[in-house]
Amino acid sequence: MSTPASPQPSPEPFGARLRRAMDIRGPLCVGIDPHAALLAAWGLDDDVAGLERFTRTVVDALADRVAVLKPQSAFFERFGSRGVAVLERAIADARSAGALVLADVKRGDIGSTMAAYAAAYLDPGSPLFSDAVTVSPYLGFGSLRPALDAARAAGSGVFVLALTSNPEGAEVQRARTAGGASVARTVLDHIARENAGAEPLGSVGAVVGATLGRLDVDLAVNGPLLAPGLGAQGAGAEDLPVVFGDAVRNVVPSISRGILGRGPSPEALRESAARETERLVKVLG
Ligand SMILES: O=C(O)c1cc(=O)[nH]c(=O)n1[C@@H]1O[C@H](COP(=O)(O)O)[C@@H](O)[C@H]1O
Repeated sequence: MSTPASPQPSPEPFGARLRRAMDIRGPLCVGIDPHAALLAAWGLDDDVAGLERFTRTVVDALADRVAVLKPQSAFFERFGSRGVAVLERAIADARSAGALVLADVKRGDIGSTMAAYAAAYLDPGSPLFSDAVTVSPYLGFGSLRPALDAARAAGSGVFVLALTSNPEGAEVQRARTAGGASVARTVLDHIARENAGAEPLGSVGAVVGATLGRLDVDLAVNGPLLAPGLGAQGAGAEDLPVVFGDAVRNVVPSISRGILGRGPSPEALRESAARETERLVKVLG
């Protein structure tokens, strides 16, 4: 006779874990983007050994102090399976040092394929399992359902592109749908519905560039707002209240090259992250 399995406790939702991490460590997300130019600037070869040394240095220097680390998958994929192995290791090491890992993979496909992406990044049994992923909604928000469901089950998060930091994004994101709302507004409304009633913060985030200046868009989606574009793309902490208005408390400001360029010294990486955090806390409150 088999004994009934005891119900698994539900994992703590990503939004709650993120809010706590931001309260304790500050809101900064540091992107791990091992550009060839950065490897060269660090005196490393543009090969898997260089990638590994670069990534390990960033994780060792910062994973015990910043709220979020965001490895950009393309920089690992360009080395094939050995690069992906470096990414796997970085995700695991960063998570065990206490950082939340946002895998920047920007996936988006028909629902049945989205389910496979969800199995890769949002199934706790996967070697690439992450606290959150970035996804692209341009096959229709509903196509993201398998990722949204998998994330909820795992206590992970999903960040959906809404208003990206690059100037080319506007032609799609500010276009009007048949109902008259912009594409970005439609995406933001979907995100708000996913997060309805969540406390202290929903687990479905929006990506909104810090570079965009004043927006005539309500960003109250009850979820985190990933704000890339600080540093190398020209935005600064002082731009955040302008772009995000009342939603600024939910902003997760993200910097890659602006901090990575300070390496390879771990102390210099830590100092740079600490300085940015101080600046951001002053502005974001
Ligand atoms: O999803 C992202 O992270 C993202 C969205 C966006 O709108 N703009 C944007 O720059 N990003 C990513 O954020 C990082 C920005 O890097 P830096 O410009 O070096 O700080 C890159 O990994 C981009 O792929």
